Amino acid sequence: MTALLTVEGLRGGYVAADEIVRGASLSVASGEIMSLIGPNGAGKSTLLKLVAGLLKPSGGRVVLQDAEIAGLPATAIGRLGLSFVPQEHNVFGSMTVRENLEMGAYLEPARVRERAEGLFARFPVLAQKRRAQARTLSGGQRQMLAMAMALMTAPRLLLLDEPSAGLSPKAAEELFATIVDLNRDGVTILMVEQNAMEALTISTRACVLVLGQVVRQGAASALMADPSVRDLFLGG
Ligand SMILES: Nc1ncnc2c1ncn2[C@@H]1O[C@H](COP(=O)(O)OP(=O)(O)OP(=O)(O)O)[C@@H](O)[C@H]1O
Repeated sequence: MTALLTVEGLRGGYVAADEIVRGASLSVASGEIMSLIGPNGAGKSTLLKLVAGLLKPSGGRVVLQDAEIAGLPATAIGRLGLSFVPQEHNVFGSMTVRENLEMGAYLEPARVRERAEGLFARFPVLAQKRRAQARTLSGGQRQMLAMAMALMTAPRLLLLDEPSAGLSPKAAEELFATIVDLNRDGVTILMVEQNAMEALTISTRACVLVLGQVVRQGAASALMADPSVRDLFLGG
């Protein structure tokens, strides 16, 4: 399969003097679900932010299909087909569900109606609550809304930062099922997850980030079967 995203020797962090991501390399093939796992503080969220343009890399390459995107502003990266769902503060609580979707369509405001109707068909629970303020949604519904907002730009690649964080097991299960559905419809996914076992179960491939570097990359099934990965990240 051809690579949709290639990250090579990526470096960066929050302040110039303190690199969190220290030469990370990975690739995500078109059509796959890739999980990024690793210990707390390894730099997983930071890597996603560097790729999405929310932080400026201090070195390395990020290529989305054929375009070099490292250092571009997040809006330019969005126009090239990448959407990012941050872990927190990912919806506007005092706005309605429908207004949140409008915010998600900032790149193509003319397509709000068409895209929102498509997403309401995919997420019936959001359709029911379209006039409710986002802060009244359950945790699982809020994550669905955050994903729906990111999908308003019809991305090719969706980056998800710990989508199941804080959710009940049932809500997390529904969310993972939604991710699989989205992927079946052609959206390539790169996600960071603390629920590593659940994430690997739905992933094609995975990589392990430790101290800002990718130390393992391979088929999700192979990583799940690897005793050292199981001991360290999957609860044995
Ligand atoms: N906004 C920020 N400003 C400064 N440093 C930060 C910021 N966010 C995270 N860090 C630091 O960057 C390092 C890596 O954090 P990051 O969130 O990328 O790790 P992670 O692998 O996603 O782990 P976790 O599961 O704990 O979120 C940590 O030392 C953290 O304290």
